[in-house]
Amino acid sequence: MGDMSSRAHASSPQLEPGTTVELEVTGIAHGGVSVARHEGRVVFVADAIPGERVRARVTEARKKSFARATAVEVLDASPDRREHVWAEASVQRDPEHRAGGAEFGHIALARQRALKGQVLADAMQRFGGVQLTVENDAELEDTLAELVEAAPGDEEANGLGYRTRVRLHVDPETGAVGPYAARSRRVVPVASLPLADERIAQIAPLDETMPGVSTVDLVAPSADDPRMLLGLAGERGRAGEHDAVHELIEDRGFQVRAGGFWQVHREAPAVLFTAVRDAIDGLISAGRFDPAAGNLDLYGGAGLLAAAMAEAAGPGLKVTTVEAAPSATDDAAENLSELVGALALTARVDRHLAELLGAAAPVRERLRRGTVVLDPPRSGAGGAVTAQLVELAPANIVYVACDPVALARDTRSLREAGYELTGLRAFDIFPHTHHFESLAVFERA
Ligand SMILES: C[S@@+](CC[C@H](N)C(=O)[O-])C[C@H]1O[C@@H](n2cnc3c(N)ncnc32)[C@H](O)[C@@H]1O
Repeated sequence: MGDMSSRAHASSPQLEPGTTVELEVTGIAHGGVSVARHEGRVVFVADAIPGERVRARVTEARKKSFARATAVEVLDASPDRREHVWAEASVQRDPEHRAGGAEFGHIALARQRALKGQVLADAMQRFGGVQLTVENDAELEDTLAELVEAAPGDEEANGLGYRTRVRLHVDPETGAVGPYAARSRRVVPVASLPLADERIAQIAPLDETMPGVSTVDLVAPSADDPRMLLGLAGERGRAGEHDAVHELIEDRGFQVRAGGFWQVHREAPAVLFTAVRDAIDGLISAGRFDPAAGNLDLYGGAGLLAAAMAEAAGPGLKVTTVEAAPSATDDAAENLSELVGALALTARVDRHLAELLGAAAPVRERLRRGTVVLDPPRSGAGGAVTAQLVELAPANIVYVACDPVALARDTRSLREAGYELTGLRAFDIFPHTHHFESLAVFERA
């Protein structure tokens, strides 16, 4: 027995952190890593592309069911492999010193979108119980490649220069400024920020040392001067984070806090505004939208999506935005001030829904006729809020999601409660990363 295992060991090294193994990469997983197998065990491989053969360094092997590794050499390259858009994140570098935040930067843009489509379809099938149906496998590939829509201008710019918000970190020992390395908190000095808007690139203190500072947030609002918000070590706030800055979507102005939530891609606010407006337009055409009902914009931030609802439904729309951050609610109130029927509330969504569930029958009836738009943070609405939504039973739910697995889990709950998924779109508003945004429309049966 001992003999056999030592022979097995000699022909195929065990997966120990630090060892290097050759892997056939076959699929894509949620989280920006590819999937390979090593002696039956799943290995999640960073910086590879499905279809490639790579040599990879094992980084984690504690669990029996899976291990993690990072590509260090590409043995058979995919036709979609490109020179990394960020030299400091290249596969040629030692994995520990590769800059994080551009984990798809070595993949052709169209293939990035196809991989994201695959992740969404897999998540919807495994966790949502929804099968994307097409006639045959060849068509499925085309469908997935088209499922995730590019943002305007990204094809021309190769997906670069889009970020209007960037967070850098400061090395507490040396004061050096840079992004974290992938999967660690090591600060990696970089010469450039290729994903950032050029106004951010101009003010980024990449050559400076900043002792005593812990985070450097760079913000380039579309209708205001770019700025830098410094987070001091050991302190929570950042000077200037509550300053109002101005954003423009075509000719419509929005006020947001410099340190508050606003979509990161220059085109993302317009893309999501238009997508939600179109979804509401669809519900109006189907006779399913009641502008006078109890309509809600949950996790509403500065009111972007309530404004999109109003663009479709008209100025008579009744809508309440619910947002936990008081300063964002102030902005929402300002941004929706021309809508007489708009109300901006500061509240946690679960608490506010609990209150609504206890409301009098006529209020509940208005909510039942209403449409809920929700745009939760990465963790999704989650089981508790989804259960509250089901109990509230609005006519329609328009769910904007930045995590496909969280969306898929909530999709299962909604479908089990009698909602039909009638629309699904996805948007590549984070090129060169594994992130993307989805929009799902649910209608109560
Ligand atoms: C993804 S952002 C969406 C904002 C807005 N819809 C937009 O597109 O600009 C999520 C927002 O939810 C807020 N938030 C997070 N957890 C919350 C909760 N439990 N209740 C209410 N708001 C929450 C955050 O402050 C943030 O503004």
